[in-house]
Parts: sequence; structure tokens; C-alpha cells
Amino acid sequence: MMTSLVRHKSLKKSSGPSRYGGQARYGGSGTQGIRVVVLGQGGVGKTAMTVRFVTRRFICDYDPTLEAIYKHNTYIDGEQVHFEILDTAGQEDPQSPNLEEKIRWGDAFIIAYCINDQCSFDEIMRFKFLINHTKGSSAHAPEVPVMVVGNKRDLELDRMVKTSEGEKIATALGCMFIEVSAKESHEEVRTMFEKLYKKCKACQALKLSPTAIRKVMDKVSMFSSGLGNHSRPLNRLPSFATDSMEI
Ligand SMILES: Nc1nc2c(ncn2[C@@H]2O[C@H](COP(=O)(O)OP(=O)(O)OP(=O)(O)O)[C@@H](O)[C@H]2O)c(=O)[nH]1
Repeated sequence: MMTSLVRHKSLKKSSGPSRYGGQARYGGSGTQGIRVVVLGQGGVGKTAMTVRFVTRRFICDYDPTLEAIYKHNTYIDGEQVHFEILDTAGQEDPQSPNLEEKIRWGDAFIIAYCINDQCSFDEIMRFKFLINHTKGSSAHAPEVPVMVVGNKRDLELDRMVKTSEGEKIATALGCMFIEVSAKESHEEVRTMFEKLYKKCKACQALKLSPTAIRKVMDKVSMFSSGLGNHSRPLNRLPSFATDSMEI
């Protein structure tokens, strides 16, 4: 396992959009890559969770994040996976265009709240709507993997948000859900990132690769050339299941 902590929260905020340029790399052979954007109100533990995953350690105190990208290589089900994790600034205005740019950069998203802070929970919907708006989530757009995460599970005595409320909002918004304690458990945090990766992989597998698209086009042209005199009704065209394609 290899970790590269390329940025830390003491680093200055990025100055330009080029920082988020380029295409997400995913699929193909060799190392898989996933870009995760961690969203949530200030103080919910975005940095603590990210650093816990990357270094296995819990570090108590940070200055409020300006912005940080962490890089981390690990193995999931025997496959090498390269994570790039963008730890956003909690104080950032969810309406700011800057945040939309970061969302465009990501393949998958964590929306974090802490179980002892109702306000952080109330922010979830706004972040999810911003993801939908930016990534164009609709019935026709590919699914965007999002996980709602209730952090600080260790603060049970101060709990303000029930587990069932977290589950309910996640289900309503079409997201995955987990409660973790960055403070007490590296395993929980690792599970969170692993599940997000697996979901991302599953969503990606349903998208058509150029090879798969060519196959579909070949089948369509074969079919339509064979239509000739038979003129079969269009609603009886064969269906091409995307998930059975080689991608
Ligand atoms: N008890 C407990 N405290 C936690 C946990 N995770 C983070 N904290 C504490 O919560 C505080 C805020 O954590 P950060 O990781 O800086 O939160 P953040 O969301 O990155 O905050 P911003 O940088 O302001 O956006 C710190 O004092 C952490 O030590 C947890 O699982 N349990």
C-alpha cells in the first residue's frame, strides 16, 4: 500500500480552474483511479476521515481547511486502486461556482455530517442538489455515486441525528449511507471509501465504451439492412443490454 499526501490543509487555496482540469481516469487495465470529493459543513470531520483513510491515524486538530487533495494507493479485492480525494473547505458557500468546478472534477462524492449536529445534517440536501445540478443527474444521465456519511459515531451521548434519519434521507436522495467514527475506527472509514469505489465501478460498468458502442452500431446496421422488405415494426427492434457488453 502506498500513500502520497500531496497537499495538506495548511496549503494555500488553489488559484485557478486548471487544478481541476483533465478527465477522470477510470476503467481499462492496470491501476484503477477514482476521484472522490468530500463535502459537508465545517467541522464535521472531512479532514479527519480523509487523513484516517490515507494514513490510518486520527489527528485531532487541524486549522479549518482551505482545500486539499490527498493521493493514496491501496488494494481493493486484489485490484490496485489510486484514490485522489479532494477535501473541500467546509466554510465554502455551497452556491459558489468554485464548488461546482470541484464537483465536476469528481467521480464520486461523500456528503458528511456529524451525528451531534443537526445543522450539518440539514445541509445534506443542498449538497446533493448541487451535485445533481452540476453532474446533470436525471433519468437519462449516468448514476453518480454519492454516500451520505454520519461521522462522530463515538459521540453517542450527544447524538442529535438518529441513524434511521440518516438512512431515510440517504434513501430518499438515492445515496448510500454509513455511520463512522474517524476517531475510533480506521476500518469503518476504509469500508466507507471501499463501498464508494465499488459503487463507482458498478456505475462505470454500465456506461458504454467506444467498443461497446461500435458493437451496438454494427448490430443496428445489420438489423436495418436485413429489414428490407420485411419492415418489422420499430417497437420490435431487439434490445441491446449494456451490462452484457464487453467494456
Ligand atoms: N469525537 C470525534 N471528533 C472528531 C471525529 N472526527 C473529527 N473530529 C473532530 O472534529 C473537529 C473537526 O474535524 P475536521 O476534520 O477538521 O473537520 P472538517 O470537516 O475538515 O472541518 P473544515 O476544515 O472546517 O471544513 C476536530 O477537532 C476533530 O478532531 C470523530 O469521529 N469523533
